[in-house]
Amino acid sequence: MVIAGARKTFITPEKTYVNAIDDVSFTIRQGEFFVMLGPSGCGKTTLLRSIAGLDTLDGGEIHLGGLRIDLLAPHERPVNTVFQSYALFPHLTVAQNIAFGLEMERKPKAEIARRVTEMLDLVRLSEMANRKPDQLSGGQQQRVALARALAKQPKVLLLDEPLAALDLKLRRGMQAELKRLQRATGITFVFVTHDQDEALSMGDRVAVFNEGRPEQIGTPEEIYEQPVSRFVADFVGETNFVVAPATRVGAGADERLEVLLPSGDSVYLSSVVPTPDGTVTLAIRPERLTFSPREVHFAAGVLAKLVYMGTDLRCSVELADGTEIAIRVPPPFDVDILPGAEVALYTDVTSLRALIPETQSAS
Ligand SMILES: Nc1ncnc2c1ncn2[C@@H]1O[C@H](COP(=O)(O)OP(=O)(O)OP(=O)(O)O)[C@@H](O)[C@H]1O
Repeated sequence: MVIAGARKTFITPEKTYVNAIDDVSFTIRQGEFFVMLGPSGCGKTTLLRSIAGLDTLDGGEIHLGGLRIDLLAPHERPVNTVFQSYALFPHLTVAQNIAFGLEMERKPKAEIARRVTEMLDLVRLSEMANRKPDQLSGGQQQRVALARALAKQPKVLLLDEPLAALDLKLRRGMQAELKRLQRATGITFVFVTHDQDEALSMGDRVAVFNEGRPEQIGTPEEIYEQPVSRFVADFVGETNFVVAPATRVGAGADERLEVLLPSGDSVYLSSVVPTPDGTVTLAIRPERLTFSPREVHFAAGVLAKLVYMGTDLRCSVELADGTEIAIRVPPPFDVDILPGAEVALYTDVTSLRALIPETQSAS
């Protein structure tokens, strides 16, 4: 699916304009599990609704399999949507709910029966075909909604926070179930969520949205390991940010950025343009810092906090200028580390990322 120059502006009741989708262009590959991730209000639902035809774009085009779909009526588009509210018909059985869309399309009876059986099998609800929705758990109802949407064999399945109403354990189970369904059917899934764990664990690729446009699109690993901006680094996982003096050195292919760390040591990072005031924002993940000597001496400070979390120790180190740096230490834990101790923090040069302040968004 190709989204080209999509725009949508809303006028709020307060008579201000909101660019819900702000000149957005990207491609969703056929058969991929594509996640649109972002904080509340960043435009991901509006884009999903525009693909479904529930909202109309002000500008731009959406193409799917060579067909321009943004001008078609919602029911003419080869897509289907699953919402957070399952919207099942309470008076119909599971099987009847799944059959409903096919009956509306006046498919032959034998084909409907065959497809319903297939779908019940796919979502593992064959035993419950004759139950009504209120005789099912939340997770089972969501599976019926999925079966109903998939029964019509859409080219793309749009999912708008479909797991938000489920409790954490059920949610984890349904995440695996959705991945399985996507692989089994080969249908393109476009999944909207504001939950970064869900996005990283499910997406083949993730688009991180900020203020009406995707700020980065990449595999979960690219998004986590190579965030392009402060917004992405901050929204996806925990990150320490340190403003550090930086100068460009070398020329051409050898051009590097020499960055002065809080420890007083310098590191050379791949070339980015420092700000006019000669600084960059350094980003480093808490789990990439250690108390034991490594390639780079990052900083020295006083251990301010130490919280035992079972799988790791969450520590906070206060630098001389008052900056707090978060660190996660995996087991086995060093019992000699106590709050108040002077500590040195180490890392590897590949764990440091210099972000250009121009691409930083207000967060
Ligand atoms: N019908 C509308 N009228 C006015 N403003 C709207 C309307 N629908 C959405 N908006 C605004 O457009 C922006 C994007 O909204 P959208 O629902 O797409 O965001 P979202 O990222 O999906 O957020 P959420 O996760 O909270 O649903 C928001 O600022 C929202 O307030």
